[in-house]
Amino acid sequence: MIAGAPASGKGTQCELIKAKYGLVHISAGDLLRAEIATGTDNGKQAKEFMEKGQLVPDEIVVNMVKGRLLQPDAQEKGWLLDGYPRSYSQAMALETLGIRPDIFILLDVPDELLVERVVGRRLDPETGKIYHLKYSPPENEEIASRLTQRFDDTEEKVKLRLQTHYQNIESLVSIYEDVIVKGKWKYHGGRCIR
Ligand SMILES: Nc1ncnc2c1ncn2[C@@H]1O[C@H](COP(=O)(O)OP(=O)(O)O)[C@@H](O)[C@H]1O
Repeated sequence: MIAGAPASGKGTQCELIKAKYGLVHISAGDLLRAEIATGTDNGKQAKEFMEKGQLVPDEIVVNMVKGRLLQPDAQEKGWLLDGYPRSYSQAMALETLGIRPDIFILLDVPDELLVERVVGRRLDPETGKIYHLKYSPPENEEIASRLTQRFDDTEEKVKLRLQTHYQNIESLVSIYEDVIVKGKWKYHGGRCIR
């Protein structure tokens, strides 16, 4: 499992871990955005909470993630769960099924950097690649012209998302204390380096 504030680098680390260990990457946020994109009832309800930077209710999220975790590819190759659990009750839903991570990675990045990263973050809808206008700009004009921004990647909304994150993270740390690994980073030009 990997946890961290919005834009703490979960997506980037997940790509590296997935490539190295061949795990199935399951991102709760991506699953929710897929529900929104296909226009399901769950997606419509979820969007209201996501727009406020709040957690989507367990009724929607828990079964969605459980269902994905139990699919054959994740069972066979192992999984890397990103953005779930985000609360005590979500963690307990997995504990009651006997689902525990071998490792719980917690990324720790100062808030000032997070806000700057979120506000400059852009997505290439064609390739799925994430850019940052300042730290990782698009390679050419063609890509630059098609970049999109997540609807919740504004300064106002990231502050709410950060509050939600800090309210919940302590309870997760206590549940996974025995398997936690904290990223210790130095910061350089908006990026984390070892
Ligand atoms: N496990 C979860 N439980 C409830 N809501 C979630 C969960 N994961 C994601 N969300 C919702 O989706 C939004 C975006 O999540 P995510 O893509 O992981 O981005 P970030 O962590 O960068 O905010 C969150 O602000 C929240 O509203």
